[in-house]
Amino acid sequence: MTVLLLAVRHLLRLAWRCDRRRLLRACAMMLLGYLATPLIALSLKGLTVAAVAGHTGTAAVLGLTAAVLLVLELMMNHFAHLSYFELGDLGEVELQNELLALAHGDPHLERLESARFADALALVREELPRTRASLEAVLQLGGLALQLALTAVLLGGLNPWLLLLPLTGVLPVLAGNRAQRLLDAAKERTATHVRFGRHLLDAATSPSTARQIRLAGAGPLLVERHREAWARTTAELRRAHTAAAALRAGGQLAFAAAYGAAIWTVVRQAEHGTSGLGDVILVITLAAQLSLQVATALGLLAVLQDAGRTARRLAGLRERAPAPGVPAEVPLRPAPAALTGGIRLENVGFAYPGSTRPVLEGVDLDIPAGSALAVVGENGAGKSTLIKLICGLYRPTAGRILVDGVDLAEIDPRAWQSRLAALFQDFARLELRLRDNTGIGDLDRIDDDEALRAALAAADAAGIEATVPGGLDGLVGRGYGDGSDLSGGQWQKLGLARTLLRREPLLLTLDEPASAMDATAEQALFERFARLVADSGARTGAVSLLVSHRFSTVRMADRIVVLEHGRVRESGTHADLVAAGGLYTELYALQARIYA
Ligand SMILES: Nc1ncnc2c1ncn2[C@@H]1O[C@H](COP(=O)(O)OP(=O)(O)OP(=O)(O)O)[C@@H](O)[C@H]1O
Repeated sequence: MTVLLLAVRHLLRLAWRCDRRRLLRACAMMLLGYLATPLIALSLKGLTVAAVAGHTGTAAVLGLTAAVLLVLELMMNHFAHLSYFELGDLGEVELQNELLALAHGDPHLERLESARFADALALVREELPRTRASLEAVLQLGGLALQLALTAVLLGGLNPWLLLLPLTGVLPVLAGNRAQRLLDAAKERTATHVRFGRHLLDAATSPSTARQIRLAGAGPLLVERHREAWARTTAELRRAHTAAAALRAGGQLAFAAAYGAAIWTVVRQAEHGTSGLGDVILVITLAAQLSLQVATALGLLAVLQDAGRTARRLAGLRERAPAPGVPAEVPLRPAPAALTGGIRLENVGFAYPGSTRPVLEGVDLDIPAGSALAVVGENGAGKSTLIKLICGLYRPTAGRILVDGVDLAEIDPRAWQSRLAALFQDFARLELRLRDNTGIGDLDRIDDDEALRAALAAADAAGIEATVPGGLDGLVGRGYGDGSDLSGGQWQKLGLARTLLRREPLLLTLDEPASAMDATAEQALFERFARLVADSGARTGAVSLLVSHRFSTVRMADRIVVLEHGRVRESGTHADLVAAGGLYTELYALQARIYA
């Protein structure tokens, strides 16, 4: 029951917030339509009595009344629908916006990546398109409640035992509740498999991954994995649906027995002369309406139970993801205006949420203000993770990161992130206008054409504007309109332009920034990056972090760190490391041989 109340409160509050006048209008029309139903039964009783008594005039008036009520019953629902149709859409958009804010309400990524949060987010997202149907269900259920109350009064007036008839309607409701709980539990248990199945479908159908899959001939493998994921889901859901159907049928059978008993009671009363023919007609009509009302209520309750679960999940997400602007428990410090000391990592360790496997362990690192650090290591050594930690996207699970001697945990993460210029390996390919795609790097300058063009030029991406019809306001990507698709290298340059739009960064970081670029573009990029780093270093003491597998670029850094299995294996200048003859020398020599 609490789930139902939760759904009613959540939906009415939402509708009230979106458009209270439309909500009140829809309620009024809905109630009028629903009240007409039992009044039709009453008119039919009067009509029968008048006709039997030979009062043709009265019978005609009551017949007309029944017809008007019937029209009212049909029309009011239709007009109410016009009112809440738009209201439901407004509510859905409002909830979508709230979900977006909740998903991004936290500057760290741990919550967003936790399986529980992701599952709840996916389920709520999936249920949002049903907002309109849920709102309709609340209004209809309100109308039905009134209808049932009037029906109960009419039946009780004939014989108090007949009051049991609406009460037996509760049996199918209880059975329906239990059935819904079974279905909900099965849905929760299969949520991860469903998400996995969808991911496989996305991977198989999105143009970027489909290319790789086709070339690798991995289509059948994906189909098999997809089939397995859905087979597991379907088996679990089929079991739950069968149990739920049996429960619902049991409840409805109990009501059918009570319906038969009610008609038998009033027919007996008529035989004994305590009821008239009109009363028999009244009970038959009301009882027939009642069975429809109970069936409708059952359907609506199932819809509302879903909505209640959504409201509960949404409340859980609200609790777990603080909305933007919620003050921190401990007052946070602003980011420094400039770096004087630099960034220091003390015994930093990290394991991803939901995993106990340490990805980084005992990392000690000193990055003096104005210096350039390069991080190298084999795949999976923890290079990108290290950068994400320094960017404050994750918090270390051991040790600490100090910025000019202040623990990064004490600095407002949003303020710190606003002073970072970062290009990640898995940078976002946003299918938006060229202006938005670049301007997202510094939202204050999204309408500053000059600044956008300067950033594009700095990233060697000035040519992109000419290839996109509509220039800065043209659409990039072909997924959502007639935009222009870009090559892998062009996308990467666009990502870089976004990064370079940031003003006065304290940390410049590039994670494999040239993996899709040709050799000339790569050389030009690093020369430009080196100039930018030197410039920012001199002005704000900014430090730079570069992750690259290409040793020819890495050697330009002031210091190089070699990571192995999440630990710092070696560190020093290129000359130091080569002289030491360790892992760096080995990797460097290997690459030099390949390029030679
Ligand atoms: N979001 C995540 N959740 C769980 N584990 C992750 C996540 N991201 C990375 N890992 C794991 O952390 C380890 C280090 O990954 P990371 O991306 O930091 O390595 P890397 O050195 O940058 O590798 P590469 O050179 O291939 O980019 C890997 O074993 C990877 O599987």
